[in-house]
Amino acid sequence: MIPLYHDLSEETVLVVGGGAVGRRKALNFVEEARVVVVSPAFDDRLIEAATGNDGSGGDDAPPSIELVRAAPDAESVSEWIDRVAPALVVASTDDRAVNAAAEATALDSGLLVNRTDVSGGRDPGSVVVPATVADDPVRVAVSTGGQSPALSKALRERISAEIEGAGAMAELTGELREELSTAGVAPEIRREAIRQVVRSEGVWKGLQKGRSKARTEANNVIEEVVDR
Ligand SMILES: C[C@@]1(CC(=O)O)c2cc3[nH]c(cc4nc(cc5[nH]c(cc(n2)[C@H]1CCC(=O)O)[C@@](C)(CC(=O)O)[C@@H]5CCC(=O)O)C(CC(=O)O)=C4CCC(=O)O)c(CCC(=O)O)c3CC(=O)O
Ligand SMILES: NC(=O)C1=CN([C@@H]2O[C@H](COP(=O)(O)OP(=O)(O)OC[C@H]3O[C@@H](n4cnc5c(N)ncnc54)[C@H](O)[C@@H]3O)[C@@H](O)[C@H]2O)C=CC1
Repeated sequence: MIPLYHDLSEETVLVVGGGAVGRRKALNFVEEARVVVVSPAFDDRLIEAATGNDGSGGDDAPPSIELVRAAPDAESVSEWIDRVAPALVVASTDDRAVNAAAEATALDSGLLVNRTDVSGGRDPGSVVVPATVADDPVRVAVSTGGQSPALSKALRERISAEIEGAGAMAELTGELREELSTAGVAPEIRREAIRQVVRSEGVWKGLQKGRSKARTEANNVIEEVVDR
């Protein structure tokens, strides 16, 4: 399996099954997408997350979770997919037949599907959700190819400390590469300078002390490369 990052802003994710797993997926996807959960019963924390967030806040409203109380069977789950028009369907009921029908309909309609009750052996379009750790805009995703989700979670917890400050480093070097480009620095020198900045202990330490300290450190690194 090859990891790809998918922009789901402005999209809808349909979660079929609102138990503990459906709740985890809904809370993950609502960071970016509108989420609709269809289920006869809902996890308490899912109800909490959806409360006061009815999705009717107009175009500028942040993404929301909408709960719809219904128990579609394997035949009628396709009606929900048609009605909600999602980009991704999460099949997270404890009923294998309903999950299988949701998967088949999604794939027939050219939609992405996340089947939560199976691992391995996937058709194109059937995606797994990795464990994710973020220091925005940096995001690290871990998958074990479905073999050991608990290991994905444990590794995610370890990596969390490892990427501290990476978001600020991404922003700083994003600016620097634009500046070097605008200043007309030759591409190979520019690339070398940026490669050195992201590996510089001084810049990483500088970021902990504040933006201007990091900038000074980065400028020193860049000058050395440019003057070489
Ligand atoms: C294939 C996949 C499909 C998908 O859901 O996308 C899948 C499938 C299954 N998970 C199962 C069990 C558990 N899943 C977790 C946790 C997570 N599961 C996630 C992803 C994935 N799970 C995909 C593969 C990812 C990969 O490649 O590694 C994470 C990473 C992301 C997320 O879901 O948000 C999230 C951690 C989030 C975080 O904290 O970072 C825990 C741990 C816990 O709950 O503490 C357990 C119990 C321990 C165990 O069993 O390992 C079962 C058996 C169910 C049963 O026994 O009935 C199946 C079905 C099967 O294996 O057949
Ligand atoms: N992918 C993952 O990370 C994990 C997957 N699982 C699997 O995911 C599935 C769900 O697990 P849990 O959330 O722990 O179970 P759960 O029993 O807490 O939740 C199942 C939910 O599905 C709802 N439901 C039942 N029939 C439905 C229907 N016809 N239409 C819509 N909703 C329906 C129930 O009301 C309940 O809210 C299980 O099959 C389990 O094997 C379990 C743990 C982790």
